[in-house]
Amino acid sequence: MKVAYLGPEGTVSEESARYFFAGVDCEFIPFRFMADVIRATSDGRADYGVVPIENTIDGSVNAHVDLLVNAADQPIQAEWIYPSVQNLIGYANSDKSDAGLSHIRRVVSIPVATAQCRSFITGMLDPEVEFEPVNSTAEGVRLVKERGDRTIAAIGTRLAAERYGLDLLAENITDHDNNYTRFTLIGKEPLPVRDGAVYKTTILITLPEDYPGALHQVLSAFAWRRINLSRIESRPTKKKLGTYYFYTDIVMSLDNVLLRSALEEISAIGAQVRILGSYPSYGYDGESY
Ligand SMILES: O=C(O)C(=O)C[C@]1(C(=O)O)C=C[C@@H](O)C=C1
Repeated sequence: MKVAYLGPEGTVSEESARYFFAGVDCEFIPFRFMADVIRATSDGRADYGVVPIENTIDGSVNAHVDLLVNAADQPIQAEWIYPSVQNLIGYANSDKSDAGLSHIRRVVSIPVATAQCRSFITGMLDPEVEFEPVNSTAEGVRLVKERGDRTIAAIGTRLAAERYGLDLLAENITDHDNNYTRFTLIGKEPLPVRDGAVYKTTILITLPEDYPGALHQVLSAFAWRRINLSRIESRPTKKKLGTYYFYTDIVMSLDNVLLRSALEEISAIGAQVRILGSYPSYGYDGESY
């Protein structure tokens, strides 16, 4: 089984994919951009693609949600939670009289990871430190190694520090200990369902038109059936300013007639519904989903 993830080697996505597929015979294939992960999953170079979509500290990973919605043509087949443990990685200060981080002038990382470590950056690094955005945490670590510059550090995983042979300058630097990322897996085929799964269905709702109470009317179809929504997020349709779709996670399988009737009701009032997947969702080590 081939699993595409955002590379290069050592990203949180790789750690997370190896955790999810532990014990399964898989080939993990890194891609430079998330758009490539999605493309590879469409054109058969990979069976599954790993797409991180939400983080405890920074919220929705909008660029990835938009790709799921606009570029992916395979459904979501699973979801799981994985801790994003970030570290400051680079070359330790060779000046033994200064054990601190004062030699760091530039931080390279994917903005989502930088955003998870704001307190550490403002509290522990030079106020004038510069930021350089890259495509992934491991891409930052790889760049620090390639440049061989002691004044540059990356934010990334312990796995990346090991793979690229760099030092952990500071460990576990995220603003909150409980920093988790929600990963979705897209692909053609469903996977065997494991213990502890909660069924979810993700849909996109576009309102019929903008009138008072339109969203309320849509939501009431779920409310009176006591169907639980665990996430609802508005994103621009990108077609016209001020028009949105609602990315909605429902804690119920699409096989459930209750959910089917709610979707029929929503369609009957003119809203458009697109189903992105109905899949098992797993917490991390028995934690909440
Ligand atoms: O850059 C990585 O290591 C990734 O796997 C991507 C990603 C993301 O874009 O959400 C995944 C989880 C991390 O919290 C930060 C970055």
